[in-house]
Order: sequence, then C-alpha cells, then structure tokens
Amino acid sequence: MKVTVVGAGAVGASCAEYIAIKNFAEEIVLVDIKEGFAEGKAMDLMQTASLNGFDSNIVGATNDYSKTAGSDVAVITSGIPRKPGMTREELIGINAGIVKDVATKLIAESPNVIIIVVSNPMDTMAYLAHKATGLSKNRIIGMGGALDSARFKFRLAEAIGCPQSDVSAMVIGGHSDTGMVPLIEKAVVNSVPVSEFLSEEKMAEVVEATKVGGATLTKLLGTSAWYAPGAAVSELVKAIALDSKKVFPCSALLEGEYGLSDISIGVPCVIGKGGIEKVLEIELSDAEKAKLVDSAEGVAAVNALL
Ligand SMILES: NC(=O)c1ccc[n+]([C@@H]2O[C@H](COP(=O)([O-])OP(=O)(O)OC[C@H]3O[C@@H](n4cnc5c(N)ncnc54)[C@H](O)[C@@H]3O)[C@@H](O)[C@H]2O)c1
Ligand SMILES: O=C(O)C[C@H](O)C(=O)O
Repeated sequence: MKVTVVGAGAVGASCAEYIAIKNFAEEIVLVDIKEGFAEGKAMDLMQTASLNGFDSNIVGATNDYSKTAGSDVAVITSGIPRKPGMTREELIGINAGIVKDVATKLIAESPNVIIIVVSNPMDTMAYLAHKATGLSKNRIIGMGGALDSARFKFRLAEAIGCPQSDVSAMVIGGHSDTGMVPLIEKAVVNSVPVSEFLSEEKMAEVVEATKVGGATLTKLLGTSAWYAPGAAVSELVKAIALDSKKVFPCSALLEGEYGLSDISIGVPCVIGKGGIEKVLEIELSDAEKAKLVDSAEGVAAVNALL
C-alpha cells in the first residue's frame, strides 16, 4: 500500500510515524509547501526504522505531487491549527482554500485514491472535498470520531478506574466543541453499562470533558494535539490496508441516513478496502437523535460559509 500524507506538521508527521510503526504500508509520502520540511521529516523518521523495526519507505516532497502518484490512501492534514481560545470553525477561511487545492492535486495523480480529511473544521472540509472532487461517498472519510471516541474512552476509564481496553464507547456528530455526541447510554465496560459505575453527575462530567477534549489540549500545548490524532488516522489507514471491516465513527456524506442529507458528519461506518463500505444506522434514543440533529444544524451553518 502507498499512503500520502499532505502536511508534514505536527499531525502529518505523527500520522506518518504511526503508520510506519504499524508496518503495513510499503511507501509513505509526506508532502508540505515549506521548502525541505517534508524531506527533513521523512529523513528523520527513516532514521527510526532500525530502532522501531519497520520496513516502510518514507519519502518527503516539497509541493511535488508527482511523488504521490498511485497512492491508495491520502491523508490531508495541511492547513493551520487553532490557538488557545479559538474554535475549529474559525480556521475555515484559510483551510478551505488549502483543502480544495490539495484534494484536486491528489486526485490528478491518484485517480483511485481514498482521501482521509483531517484539517479543521473537519466535517466542513470533508464536505468541501466531496464538492471539489466529486468522488463517490465511500472514498472521502472525515477523521474526527475515531479520535473523539478514544478521548471518551480515556475519560470513562479515568472516572471508573478501569483499563481503557475494557471500555467500548463511541462519539458521533460533528467534530466540534459543542457538536460532539458522546453516546454515554451505549458505553460499556466489558458489556456492563457505565451507569453501573458512574453517577448521573459524573457521566455528565465525562461527556463534557470529552466534548472539549481538543480545546483542553490546545490550552495546555499552545497549539492543537497530534499524538492521538495521528494514531486515530493510522488506525483508519490500517483498516483500509487490511480490509478489516472495523467500525469507526467517521464523517461520512449522508444521503438520508439518520434523516440527514447533503452533509458530512460523524456516524458509525464500516471501514475496509473500499473506504467507507457502509454507514451503520444504529438505534438512537430520542435524546441522542435530538443531539445529532442539533449537531447537524451546527455543521450545516459552517458549510454555508464555504
Ligand atoms: N480532525 C482532527 O481530529 C484533527 C486533529 C488534530 C488536528 N487537526 C487539524 O489538522 C490541521 C493540521 O494541524 P497541525 O497541528 O499538524 O498543524 P501544523 O501547523 O503543525 O502543520 C500543518 C502543515 O501544513 C502545511 N501546509 C500548509 N498549507 C499547505 C499546502 N497548501 N500544501 C501542503 N502543506 C501545507 C504547513 O506548512 C504545515 O507544515 C489543522 O487544521 C488542525 O486543526 C484535526
Ligand atoms: O482541537 C483541535 O483544534 C484539533 C483537533 O480537532 C482535536 O480534536 O485535537
């Protein structure tokens, strides 16, 4: 498998590193507009190969898309991150132009590519990638829910005092501070509902901490996070590479599912070699449905700014 990662900054480099360490890709191409930056990151990462025990070849390119030709998967991380106090939505002015340009250049070199959109505001950028390229809906995956669900599991395990590996939980809806919908009623610790362990008040705290997970890290770091985002992307790429049919919440273009249309938003998806192979329409409670509809209104309002 050949994977391109556009944007060799914090998230792009983390994606490349985790993909390499998981050792399922033959080639990883890092692209950036900053002269020599992607080449430098690629060389630095290649010097970890004997230490970390991987065989993937990582190459860097300054704005040269010919190097990306024949990619199976391309990850778009190019664009600016938020600073403390900002929302993701405030990035639309700069990032929309970048995502549109990059998506178009990627398709020109790799007509069969599956694109994973990471740049924020992610749901709107995934929607824009659809509009700009006209690719079928299975081939554009917005990455947000996989990360938000990992943060939800972290918060649940922390509150319960159990291993994260015992927690199964999912966040759907928009990848925004107010739009995420952590499905607390469905979260379990090895099949036991989390309500057996946590009070209503504690569950509400976990939900709130999950929704502002990115903002909390941005305040601590001075810029947004990269390790968990990179790891989340690498799991999506791996599911495509291995055709594993794993379920992740991803921002998918909806055409009537959950009563929503003409919008990309986080819903559970089966991920395999075809990208989003199926959008799963799971049973939601009335409260969960209402939150998803609210979230979709928020995403649609941002889409209207394009
Ligand atoms: N969806 C998610 O879950 C998620 C998670 C983390 C970060 N993000 C988003 O990912 C984006 C990147 O974050 P970061 O921390 O890596 O930022 P960063 O500033 O560290 O890296 C961004 C890189 O993009 C490059 N770039 C800019 N324009 C480009 C273009 N036209 N072509 C190629 N490269 C270009 C920059 O030179 C820079 O190296 C941000 O928009 C951030 O909000 C999303
Ligand atoms: O919080 C951000 O702006 C970056 C990213 O969307 C995240 O959730 O870490």
